[in-house]
Amino acid sequence: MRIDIEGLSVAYAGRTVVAGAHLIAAAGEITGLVGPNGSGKSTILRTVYRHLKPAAGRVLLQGTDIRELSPARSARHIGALPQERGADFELTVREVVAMGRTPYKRAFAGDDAADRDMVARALADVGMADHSARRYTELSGGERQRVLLARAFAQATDVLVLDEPTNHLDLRHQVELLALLRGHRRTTLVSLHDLNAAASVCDRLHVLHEGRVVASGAPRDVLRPPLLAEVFGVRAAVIEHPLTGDPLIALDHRENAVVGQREGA
Ligand SMILES: Nc1ncnc2c1ncn2[C@@H]1O[C@H](COP(=O)(O)OP(=O)(O)OP(=O)(O)O)[C@@H](O)[C@H]1O
Repeated sequence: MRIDIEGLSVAYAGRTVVAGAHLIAAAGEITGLVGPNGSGKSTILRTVYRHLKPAAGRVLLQGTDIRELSPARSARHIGALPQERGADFELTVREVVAMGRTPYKRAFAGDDAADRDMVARALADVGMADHSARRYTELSGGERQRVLLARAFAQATDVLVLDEPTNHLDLRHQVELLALLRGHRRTTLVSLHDLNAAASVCDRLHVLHEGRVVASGAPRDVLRPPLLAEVFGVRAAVIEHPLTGDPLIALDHRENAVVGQREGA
């Protein structure tokens, strides 16, 4: 299933923070949203998983406006890892992941064998199978995040919307998660701060700057030094990754190399 975002504008208390965004997440592809802090990535993702309503424009799931779908129907198609991960569930890890099966159940129905199997598989996918009986509130930030990812995986949706899924994860879990997303081949819309991870895992990128989409395309076409300077305010060379051939952004970390507009500069 594909997602088309058409002319999307979103405002918080009357302040427009996303203005006329057009973007596509093609079926079975990984589409990345990248951009500086506050550029509107989470806001767009929140609109796709229906946490926010557009001020203008629409989000189409395979041609149907998502606002026309019932909450249960859209939850059977779109699973999300929201940026807000603070929920203090008084539940075990297994119970949190089992919440992903709710859209498939009638009221008060229990888990059946297929549900339990999907929950176990999702926990194994994120490397949390050994922690399934622990209380969610006792987990570290990275462990909580992996549990919420497992909840989204257990939801078995065609579309995954992931807000900074690698945030908090150690290097091995970052690599494993990105490999898992590549392996799933679901329609995935993901925000990432790590541009090298985005270059390696995403089929297509949309670059946001001050609430507008300023570039879209394959990572190697989009992540070029002038854009990195203009949008992110950094000086960088883009070279070929010696192991994978993917674009590799080599930042110049010297203070005097910072270019472009910075807040308060
Ligand atoms: N709940 C909110 N109420 C008011 N303004 C908000 C709210 N959430 C975000 N904003 C504002 O909307 C703008 C876009 O924020 P958003 O979280 O979408 O950016 P982002 O690109 O995801 O940033 P980051 O990389 O820091 O996560 C920012 O100016 C932010 O301050």
